[in-house]
Amino acid sequence: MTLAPALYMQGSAAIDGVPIFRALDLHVAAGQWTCLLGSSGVGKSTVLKLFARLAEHVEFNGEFGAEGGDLTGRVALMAQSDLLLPWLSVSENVALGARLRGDAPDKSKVSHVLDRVGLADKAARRPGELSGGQRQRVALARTLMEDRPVVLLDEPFSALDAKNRSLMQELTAEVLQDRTVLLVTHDPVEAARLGHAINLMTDRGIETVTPPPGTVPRAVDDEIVLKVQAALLARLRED
Ligand SMILES: Nc1ncnc2c1ncn2[C@@H]1O[C@H](COP(=O)(O)OP(=O)(O)OP(=O)(O)O)[C@@H](O)[C@H]1O
Repeated sequence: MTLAPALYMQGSAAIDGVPIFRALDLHVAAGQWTCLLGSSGVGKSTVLKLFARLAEHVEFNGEFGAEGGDLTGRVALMAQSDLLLPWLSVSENVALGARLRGDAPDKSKVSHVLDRVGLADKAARRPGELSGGQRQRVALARTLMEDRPVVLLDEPFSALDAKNRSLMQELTAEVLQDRTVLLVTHDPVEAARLGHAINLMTDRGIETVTPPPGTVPRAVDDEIVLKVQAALLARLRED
């Protein structure tokens, strides 16, 4: 893996002339987890799509990118919808990146990642035979397969039951250690557990919230984690 860069985005975005966000000034620290929270429709997914160069429909006025280099080929995006190909098996979906690049899939790595997300026994199934939470774990496995220095996660644990959500948060924090991760989430607990930095995106721009101290993932029942998540929830309710 190449060194994980810091990211920046300064500017405004619109679609068909309709403003999405104005005067955004976002910094994402190198090799850390930055959480992005905010009301529905404020433009969080648009930010991720811009960084992933998947926002041709968005008119962006400003600058964004990686500090000290180009982002091309260095980004993995886990989008809100799982984007699994229904005609491929679970393991083929997990290996899709290699397949699209014309590389031979690393079958043992696919098995290992599927095992880590608890789906080793579903490897031969088609996505249509899985539950919503299982599909989300396949999409997570596909993202973790890509050894990219920058990882953009759009509500990656939203469909998971409480147990799997907590397990997948821990797994993802472990696998993506030292990567530059931008995590969009609606869950204040998740932000308090995983964020080295916590940003709220509002109509006024980015507001930062001090995260709890300590390494991530933090314990859910840690007193300061509980306090920060309560403060975050109160802050989100003001918007
Ligand atoms: N393809 C599109 N065409 C027109 N408008 C769009 C399109 N995609 C998104 N939008 C609009 O852009 C705005 C920002 O959308 P975006 O998905 O970035 O918000 P979000 O903060 O991620 O929301 P959520 O939390 O609900 O996922 C919304 O008002 C949405 O309706």
